[in-house]
Amino acid sequence: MSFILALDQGTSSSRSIVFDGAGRVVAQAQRELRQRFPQPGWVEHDPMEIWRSQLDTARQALAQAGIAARDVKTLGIANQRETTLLWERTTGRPIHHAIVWQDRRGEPLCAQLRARGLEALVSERTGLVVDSYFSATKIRWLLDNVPGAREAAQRGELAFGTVDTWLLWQLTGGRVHATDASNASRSMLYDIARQRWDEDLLAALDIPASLLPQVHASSHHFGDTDAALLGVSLPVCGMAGDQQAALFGQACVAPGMAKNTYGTGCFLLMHTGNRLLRSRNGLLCTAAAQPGAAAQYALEGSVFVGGAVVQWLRDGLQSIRASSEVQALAESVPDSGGVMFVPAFTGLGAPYWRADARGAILGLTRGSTAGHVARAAIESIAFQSAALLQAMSRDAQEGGGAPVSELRVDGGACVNDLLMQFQADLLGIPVLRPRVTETTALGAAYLAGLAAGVWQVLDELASQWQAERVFTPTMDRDRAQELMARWERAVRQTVAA
Ligand SMILES: Nc1ncnc2c1ncn2[C@@H]1O[C@H](COP(=O)(O)OP(=O)(O)O)[C@@H](O)[C@H]1O
Ligand SMILES: O=P(O)(O)OC[C@H](O)CO
Repeated sequence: MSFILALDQGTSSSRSIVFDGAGRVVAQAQRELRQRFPQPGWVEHDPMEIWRSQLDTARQALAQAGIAARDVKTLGIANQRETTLLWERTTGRPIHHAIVWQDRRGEPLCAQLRARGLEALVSERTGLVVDSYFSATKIRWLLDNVPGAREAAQRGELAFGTVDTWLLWQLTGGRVHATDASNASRSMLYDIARQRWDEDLLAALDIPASLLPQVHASSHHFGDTDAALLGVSLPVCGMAGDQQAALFGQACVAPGMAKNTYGTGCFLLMHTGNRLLRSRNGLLCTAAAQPGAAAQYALEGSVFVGGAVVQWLRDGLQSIRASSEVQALAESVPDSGGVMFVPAFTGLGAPYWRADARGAILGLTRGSTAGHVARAAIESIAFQSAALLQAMSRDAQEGGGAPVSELRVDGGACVNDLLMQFQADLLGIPVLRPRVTETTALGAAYLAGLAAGVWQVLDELASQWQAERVFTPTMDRDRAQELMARWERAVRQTVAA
């Protein structure tokens, strides 16, 4: 029997899952990760805590699986993307905490880049918008603010990595400094068409190329783990950013196939095959996980506050005690009673890109209850995702393709049936929830297993995908359009506020 160990290093936790050759979960372990907020708008992680928590969960998962170490064929990594680390090549010592993707400290530098007219170049080369979300301005901040960092970088003594690269470095005992195309594409320094680091952008940001890892396909023999760590040396044969890994784990590997992950935020990705389809509707163009030599692409839209609105109901408003209670509260009323909730707590992401927007609850009356607010909060997750999917379908159609015809879902909030049904109703297409919702880790396992020979072809993986439940739209299309129009009006009011 062949097993695969997948590491899923996420923003809020490190997880490790052992899968069998049929893509079933055999064992899993999880450890929370401490979030550090040293200043408003800043978010950091301790690099050693990332590594140790990940290693601990890997050991636990292997122990729980109760399988012989030699039966584990390979290891795959999926990771929170963009989060930026710099470390000393000789000692492996990080020179600073990791700067997390949510961290906004690069914004003044982004404003300078925009003022210098670099937006078109960034968009053309990287498929991204100029934003501090991506790694480039985080690297630059470290070089400018950590004493001695720029000089050390110029001497070639420092290494840059996103979390995949950092874990690979640690797993291989400091022998391998590499990343994959899907992670590189989130740096704002990578030319996604030519598939190489971009010299013009490196020069524009004054970042030395000596910092950068080698870029490979996502399914590739990156190196072998130090045998002392897991009791056996495992070949690391898969790495991808978590959202691209989830797209792969959902078997969305053909143009037009899309998935939405409902976690803290929501990440909607549509595969565009080997075609670099540039968005004209406010989405990002990014490298999809790359199983072979050919580049693969996806359109992506991110919602900053998805399931986090439920956390706010719990912690901010204290109207529920646990996230799992939200569905019952929302179902205590037949509809939102005209209440519209725009959870723009940290601005609005795609397709609006309004960093200045702030949250609002609109349409309150004397009859409004906590149930109406909870229902509006749940609906806001679906409204934001629907706006992304509509933009995506427009991009697909303008590019000569078909609109998205079904949506695969995953993430912590996809357990909410009310949310999933409302999503299907708004979109007018089926929403498919898979049996294995650990799609991020599964994607990493698939990528590793393909390179290690556990599976031979993509079709084998696609046939493993099974729906646990299909949510079919039941809402009248006129009603759905009317609701979307009300949502867009609410967004406009939020932006103006
Ligand atoms: N029953 C539920 N209904 C709606 N949202 C939920 C429910 N259960 C959990 N969530 C939300 O799901 C999110 C956690 O999902 P997860 O995929 O673990 O997130 P992440 O990977 O971003 O840490 C939280 O924001 C939580 O509020
Ligand atoms: O760690 P997650 O699952 O919240 O994902 C974070 C994304 O990769 C950020 O781009």
